[in-house]
Order: sequence, then structure tokens, then C-alpha cells
Amino acid sequence: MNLKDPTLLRQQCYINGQWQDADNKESIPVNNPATGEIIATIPKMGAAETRRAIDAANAAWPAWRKKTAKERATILRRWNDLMLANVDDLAAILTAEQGKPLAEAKGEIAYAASYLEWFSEEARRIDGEIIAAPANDRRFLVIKQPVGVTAAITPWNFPSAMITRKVGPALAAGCPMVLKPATQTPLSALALAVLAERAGVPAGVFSVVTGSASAIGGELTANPIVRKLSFTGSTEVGRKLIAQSAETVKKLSMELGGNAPFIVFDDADLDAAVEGAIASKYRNAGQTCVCANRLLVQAGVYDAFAAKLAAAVGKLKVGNGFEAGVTQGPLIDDNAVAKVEEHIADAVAKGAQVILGGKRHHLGQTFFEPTVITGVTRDMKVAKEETFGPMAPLFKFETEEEAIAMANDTEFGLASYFYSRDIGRIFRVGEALEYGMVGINAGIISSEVAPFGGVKQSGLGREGSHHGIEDYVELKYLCLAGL
Ligand SMILES: NC(=O)c1ccc[n+]([C@@H]2O[C@H](COP(=O)([O-])OP(=O)(O)OC[C@H]3O[C@@H](n4cnc5c(N)ncnc54)[C@H](O)[C@@H]3O)[C@@H](O)[C@H]2O)c1
Ligand SMILES: O=C[C@H](O)CS(=O)(=O)O
Repeated sequence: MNLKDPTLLRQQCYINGQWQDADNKESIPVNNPATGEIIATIPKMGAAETRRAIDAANAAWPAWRKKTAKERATILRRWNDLMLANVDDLAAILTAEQGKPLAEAKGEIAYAASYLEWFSEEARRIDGEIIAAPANDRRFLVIKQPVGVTAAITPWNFPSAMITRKVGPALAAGCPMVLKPATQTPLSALALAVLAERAGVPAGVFSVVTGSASAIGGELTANPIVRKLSFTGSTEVGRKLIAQSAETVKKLSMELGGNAPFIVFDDADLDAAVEGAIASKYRNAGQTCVCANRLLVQAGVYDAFAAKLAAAVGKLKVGNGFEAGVTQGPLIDDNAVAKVEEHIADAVAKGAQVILGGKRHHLGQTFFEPTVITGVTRDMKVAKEETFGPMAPLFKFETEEEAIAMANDTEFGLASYFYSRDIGRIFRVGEALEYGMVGINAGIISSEVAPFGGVKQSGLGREGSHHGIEDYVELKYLCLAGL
């Protein structure tokens, strides 16, 4: 990894403004999924170090909340600017530990920085209310105050953006944050801490702890000083963290799993639908929470869409993310590859046909062939489970009502997509889909200015947009009498 600024690559945790090893000096390797080589080691910390980070956050909170909104905004804006000034190094670190192509990694860094920029602006718009009281000698005031010490636990698939989507609103609202990044991709988080320090984030306001997920998570969820937990990851782990947080009644933000339907109606622009399907399904080698997981295609255009999609998918280039022109990197680990293989094998055993790809790539490691399968039916695992890999399963439907029923037949409700040029259908289907987000004639919909989040078992709360700050403030009602 050739960095212009090698000091961005850290192999220690950042607690209370200090770079530290684990108390027991133990460490964990960080692997490059494309080559299998060890690129760094990080401390294997646990509950004791996490408690110190929480105590440091609590000690730093009064001074941080006392800063004016403009002072906090200035620091967040400077952090954004530093991310953009170091985009090449941050992207190289991200590709080395997560595998996504460098162009995608640069895109993630810009996306991640946009949350710091957005919440540097939102910091100055956390306004209250004065309510018309029911008596002339009274005035009712509502003010918004920072929730307190917050914690974040983030996934490996977006090692930078999932962090700034949480730390941005937290710091903007006046809350300190203790972060546990994914064990597979901690280096991006530690590089963010380097830039936070340079931006002027005071010691204790942002700390990064790596190591035992259960030990660190156990402390973050049990410690009463932590007033809020924001988690992004699988629904399975989210359920555990919700249960662990119940004892201390923490505020929770949960960004969990998905099972996105991608519906192609017979009135769709098929070329646009293929472009959108490629963008949604194969971004990050299919490892995003909002990837199309089920492609539902109306019978009249099924064969034409399948042929067009297979032709376009066949042009995707698999390889090391640092190689020019590569659009498909490796999957994160062998378990991820096994999940894709399991879904393909199950579908084929129940009658589906592989029309493109279908097996591990000849490059070895965790590379997988971009895959398209047809003849998929609702009894197959891929209908109910998140594949999280570069495999597009095509289901067939006859009517609009059938498509909506198929799309909603899941416990998930994060992202959904459909392609149609009929305005009546656009409103009917957009309103009928049980999802937090709906892409209409669009395969990529995420933005810092829009509310990101799901319904049902895809999560709680929203991140980004004006709404994203609400999860980091408490409403306080002041009743003024005797005026
Ligand atoms: N909704 C969203 O915005 C969003 C975004 C990205 C990923 N995801 C979901 O995340 C999943 C893939 O990411 P992943 O494999 O990192 O998910 P994961 O749930 O396995 O891990 C997420 C984070 O939780 C930590 N963790 C795991 N077990 C824990 C425990 N017992 N206590 C405390 N922390 C624990 C991990 O170390 C990691 O930091 C997919 O289901 C994907 O849909 C959702
Ligand atoms: O995987 C989850 C991310 O939230 C995807 S996105 O980059 O925000 O669309």
C-alpha cells in the first residue's frame, strides 16, 4: 500500500486522544481479501479499554456540548475537508482491507465526507419551539439537547461511510461517540480518527476501540453512561444488541439487513432497467444492504430482460481492486462465498437455471463470477435470505398485484426498486411497497440529504437528511409560569 501520508495507516486504537495498544498487548491481523496477505495488525481490546473510552467521552462531553453550534460545525467541516484532501490514501486503505475497486473506494470516501459536510450544516439548525400556552401568564418552550455519550458499531462493507453517517450527527448535536468498527476493516476507522484529531475534535469526543466484538459490544450496551447505540449490520446481531441495551433503556438506531426487490414492469425502459440492475446488484460485488436481492420481471419482458442483463453482466471485470478497469472485487471472506454458493445450489436443485457465471472465479481467493440465474421461484432460499454477493436471481410475475405481493413477502423492508413509465402505476406501486426507501427508475438512491433506513426487521430510525440529527437529541419541555 503506497500512501502519500503513511501516518494515516495506524495499528493502534484511539482512546481519549491517545494511540494505544491493548492492555494485554494482544493483536488481530487485518487481511487483504484479494490476496490473503496480512496488511496490518490492530489491538485486541475488550471491556476494560472500552470502559476507559466511555469514561473519557463522559469527561469530554460538558466542554463539547458547551461549544457553540458554529464551533462544532467548523470542526466537522474541517474534518470533511481533510477527508477530501486525503481521498487517495483513504481509498487505498479502504480497498486494501475491504477489496472494493479503487474507483468505488474513492466514491465511498466522498460519500462518507458528505455526511460530515451535511451535519456541519445541520449542527446550526437544531432549533426549538415556543408553544402558545393555555394561560396568559405562561409560556411553553421546547428545546433540543444532546442525548449524551453515544456508541456506534459498524459493518465491513462500507468501512468509512457507515462511520461518518453516525459520528457526523452525534458530534453535530453535541454528543461524544465511542466507535467499534468491523474487525475485518478497522484501518479506515483509525484513519478517520487521525483526521479527526487534525480537524480539532477534542480528546475523548471520538474514540475508536478494536478487538473482541462481544466484549466491546457488551460494555457499550451495558454501561449506563452510554445513552444511545447506533448499529449498522445484520439483523441477527441487531436483535442481540437491542436485547443487551434493554436493561439501560438506551436510545437505538438500527440499520440492519435487507432483501430488496427490483421490479421490472412490461412498460419499463429495459435498457435503463438493466443499467439500474447492474448498479444496484453488483455494486461492491453485491455486498451492500440495499443491493437488489430479488429481480421480479413481468412475463412479457422476462426473456428480453434476462438476455440484456446477462450480456451486460458479462462485461463486468473481476480482479484486484487496485487494477485499472476492475469493476468487481473479491468477497470479504470464505463465508461470504459459501453463502452465494449455497443460494445458487439451492436454486438449481429446485429448478433454476444458471445463464451466466455460477462459480468461484479462476483468480481464486474469494473472487466469484458475476452470476445471473433464471427460473427462480419463491420456495428457494434466495427469496427469503440476503445473498450479499454478485448473484442476480430472476423471478417471473404476471400482474402488478402479484409483483407487489411478492415484493412485500419478506420480514425485511430496507430498499426496493421498480422500473415503469406509467405514472399511475408509479404512485400505486411506490405507495404499496413496504420499504423505507423506493428507487423508481433508479438503481442507486442513497444520499446524505435523504433519510436512509428501513421498516419491519430492517431497522429503527433514519440516518442522513434533516431527520438524522433527531436520534442524537432529547426534547425538553420548559413551562414558564407567573409571567
Ligand atoms: N441497513 C444498513 O444501512 C446496512 C449497511 C451495511 C450493512 N448492513 C448489513 O450488515 C450485514 C453485513 O455486515 P456485517 O457482516 O459486518 O454484519 P455483522 O452484523 O456481522 O457485523 C456488524 C458489526 O457488528 C459487530 N458484531 C458482530 N457480533 C457482535 C456482537 N455479538 N456484539 C457486538 N458487536 C458485534 C461486528 O464486529 C461488526 O462491527 C448485512 O446483513 C447487511 O445487510 C446494513
Ligand atoms: O450497505 C449499506 C450502505 O448503506 C449502502 S449505501 O452506500 O448507503 O447505499
